[in-house]
Amino acid sequence: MTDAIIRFDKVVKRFGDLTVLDELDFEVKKGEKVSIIGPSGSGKSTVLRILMTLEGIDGGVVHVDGEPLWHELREGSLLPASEAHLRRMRSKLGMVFQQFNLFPHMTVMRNITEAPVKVLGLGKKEAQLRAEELLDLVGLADQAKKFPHQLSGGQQQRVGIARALAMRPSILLFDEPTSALDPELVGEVLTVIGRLAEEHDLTMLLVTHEMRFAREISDRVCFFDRGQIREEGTPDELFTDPSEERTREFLKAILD
Ligand SMILES: Nc1ncnc2c1ncn2[C@@H]1O[C@H](COP(=O)(O)OP(=O)(O)OP(=O)(O)O)[C@@H](O)[C@H]1O
Repeated sequence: MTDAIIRFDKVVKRFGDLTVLDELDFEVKKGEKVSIIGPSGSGKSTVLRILMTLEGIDGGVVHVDGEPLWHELREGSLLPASEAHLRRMRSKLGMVFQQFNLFPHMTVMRNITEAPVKVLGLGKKEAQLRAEELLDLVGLADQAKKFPHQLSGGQQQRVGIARALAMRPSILLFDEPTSALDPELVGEVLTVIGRLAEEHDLTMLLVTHEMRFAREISDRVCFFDRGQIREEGTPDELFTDPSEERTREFLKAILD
């Protein structure tokens, strides 16, 4: 695949004696919407955290947008990346977290404008205009002055999505974005993510337990198990006619 915007090349990740990613090969094309499903502890979130530069790697190379993420090419050698390289690469990605991770002492507006002003050097007015557009996009145009604790979980997560988008990333990562929500609030968040998937050419990588949603929005679904992709395919292939016994067992357990 030549137009991969994300490429894991034999990536190894260990926590002590535990090998979480075991020479993982994985690619996502520009504009593709990919869901990662799989049992708890299989390394799904670790893939996102490595991309966000929140976790380092122990082997292999991760490429983002044609450049190594955790390495720098200097004088023909692949050397560990400098902080400046990591910062530049990180700006290509945004992440929506399970627990929203909003700044509790800042208003919704400030939560969204903080990074564009501080990191991108955007003027305050411009950052606010951008935030207003994004709040409109996630259906929260009238909530800009509230603090996170004054919002429902679903609203907070929609602010989380607006905040990630405010940095204009080309890749958006979602780490189980609805798993901390009460069931009645899941729909409003999935609707926003679904709309983004439909209307934007963003590359989206989503870790989720919401199988129906993964089926609806994904171009491709990857089944992770023990640090490897055991099976991948279109949603129809994977959900209707999985070829691996392990995938069938997982889907049966989660869908029953
Ligand atoms: N910082 C850490 N230190 C030690 N072990 C960790 C750390 N982060 C993750 N792990 C372990 O690595 C394994 C993979 O974790 P990861 O969060 O990627 O799994 P997951 O597939 O996303 O699981 P879940 O669906 O439960 O979120 C787990 O066994 C986890 O306990």
